[in-house]
Amino acid sequence: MIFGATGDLAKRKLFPSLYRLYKKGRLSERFAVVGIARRPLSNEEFQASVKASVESAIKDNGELEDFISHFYYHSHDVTDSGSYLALKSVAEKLDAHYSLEGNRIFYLAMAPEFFGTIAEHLKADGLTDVDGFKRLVIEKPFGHDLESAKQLNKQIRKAFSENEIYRIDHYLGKDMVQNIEVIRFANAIFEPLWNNRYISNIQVTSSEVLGVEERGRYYEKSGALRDMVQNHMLQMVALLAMEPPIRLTTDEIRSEKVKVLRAMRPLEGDQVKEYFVRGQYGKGQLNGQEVPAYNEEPMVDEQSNTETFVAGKLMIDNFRWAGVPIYIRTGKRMAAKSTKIVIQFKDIPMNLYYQTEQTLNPNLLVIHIQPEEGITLYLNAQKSGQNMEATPVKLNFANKGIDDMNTPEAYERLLYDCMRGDATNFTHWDEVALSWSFVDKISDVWENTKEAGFPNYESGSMGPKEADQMLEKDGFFWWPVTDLDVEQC
Ligand SMILES: NC(=O)C1=CN([C@@H]2O[C@H](COP(=O)(O)OP(=O)(O)OC[C@H]3O[C@@H](n4cnc5c(N)ncnc54)[C@H](OP(=O)(O)O)[C@@H]3O)[C@@H](O)[C@H]2O)C=CC1
Ligand SMILES: O=C1O[C@H](COP(=O)(O)O)[C@@H](O)[C@H](O)[C@H]1O
Repeated sequence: MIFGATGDLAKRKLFPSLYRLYKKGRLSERFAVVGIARRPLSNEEFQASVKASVESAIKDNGELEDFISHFYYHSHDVTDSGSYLALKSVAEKLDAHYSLEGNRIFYLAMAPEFFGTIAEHLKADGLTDVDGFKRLVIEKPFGHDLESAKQLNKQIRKAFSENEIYRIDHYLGKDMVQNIEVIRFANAIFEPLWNNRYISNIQVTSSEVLGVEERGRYYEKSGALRDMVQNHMLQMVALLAMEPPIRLTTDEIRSEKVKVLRAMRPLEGDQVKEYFVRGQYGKGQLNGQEVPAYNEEPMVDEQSNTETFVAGKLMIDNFRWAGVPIYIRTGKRMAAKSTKIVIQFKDIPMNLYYQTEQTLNPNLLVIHIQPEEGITLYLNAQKSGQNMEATPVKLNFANKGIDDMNTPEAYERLLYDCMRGDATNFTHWDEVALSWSFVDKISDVWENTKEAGFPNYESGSMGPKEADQMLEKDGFFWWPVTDLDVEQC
């Protein structure tokens, strides 16, 4: 059951992803999708909209008629407690028709204020009384801060146990994010070096060219810290910094990620200014076009104090990472769409290949998450014909992405994992709670101090200069994300 089936997420991501699974034979014939939203639609109209959304996302789209015949529509206001029984009866009929053995997935693709109410009604009206499995897939944002997240969790836990809740973080469905674990734990050459003896710093960048688009109302309350850092950025950091799990099971991996989040140095008061930088985009040029400032966007306050850019320095206070800064940065209207992780290794103890005043390039391991997908290892080697001179060289693996960024691939994987009951790439409550408690300290300070300098970075740039200065103070600089493109090598 997809709650919010006429919405943007369902159309752009969920239907195309379900179709791909269907084409790959991963749905079999025994499935039904009930689309739920308020507007009145017939089954045929709903099926036509599913068809249109698949056609606009996927060129090669055979067997569509058969696929859409599994879709049913139920007009239902989720706040109307009287109408869940009708939904139950639809579900029971479809269960019998398709021999579903009582297996149900409830996907909440709706505004977060409805999550708790829906979960409570599903239980109260018996939709969760099934012989098979019942699972709740819940979209972000999971709460607005720790307190509201706790409230929400309490509500949904009345109807679903923790192992039945699948909290979506679509970055965890990205191929190269999942690859972090493999790169680390399947290669003898990296794991021994993956610590403060050999790594000088780590940089995680997720930059976007797009502005806030039509999401001003949501974004004004969220900002980049809640929208990207609390979830996607901290999840990538946890995967980079965790200890090897004893087994590749959901519980073992989650438990290692939780330890990283627990070891993150909490920030208090003035430390926020020292460790974090916020920015808001002004107008500027992007792809030859003049674009407006954030505070000129629809549904955004002219005097907005909301950040569209965050850069931060995280310290993980454990034996492995003591002293290694992990820098993160994310923002809208930046120069390039790029998600990259750069692991910078420490310099060698002595340089034999240049005069002493010159330094060799550090070794870098770059994990390209998107738009290109791959790994580059930057080494120094002697190029043929040169006399004992070290030159930077790159070893490249390009994992050609099939689709563009923010692809339904992530949703396809996550939907499939949920159907199989594999929650590894979903966030556990403990991770959500720890991430909020870290982020809340920062948002408390930011919300209570008006940033006088906003807007403080031009659209089309890589953020405010304070983000560069943060690294300069530590003797580092941000590796430019576009120069590191795997495609250029
Ligand atoms: N869009 C995206 O790319 C992303 C979205 N998300 C998250 O996914 C969720 C959905 O987002 P999105 O699809 O963009 O939202 P939309 O506003 O596009 O869709 C909302 C859906 O909810 C339905 N709806 C609203 N009120 C009710 C109600 N009272 N009863 C029943 N149905 C209702 C609407 O249909 P109707 O008006 O007919 O009732 C519509 O189908 C949000 O939590 C968002 O944060 C997360 C990541 C990316
Ligand atoms: O969750 C979100 O992610 C997108 C960025 O996703 P990506 O896969 O394109 O990197 C971001 O635009 C959006 O604001 C945020 O809610």
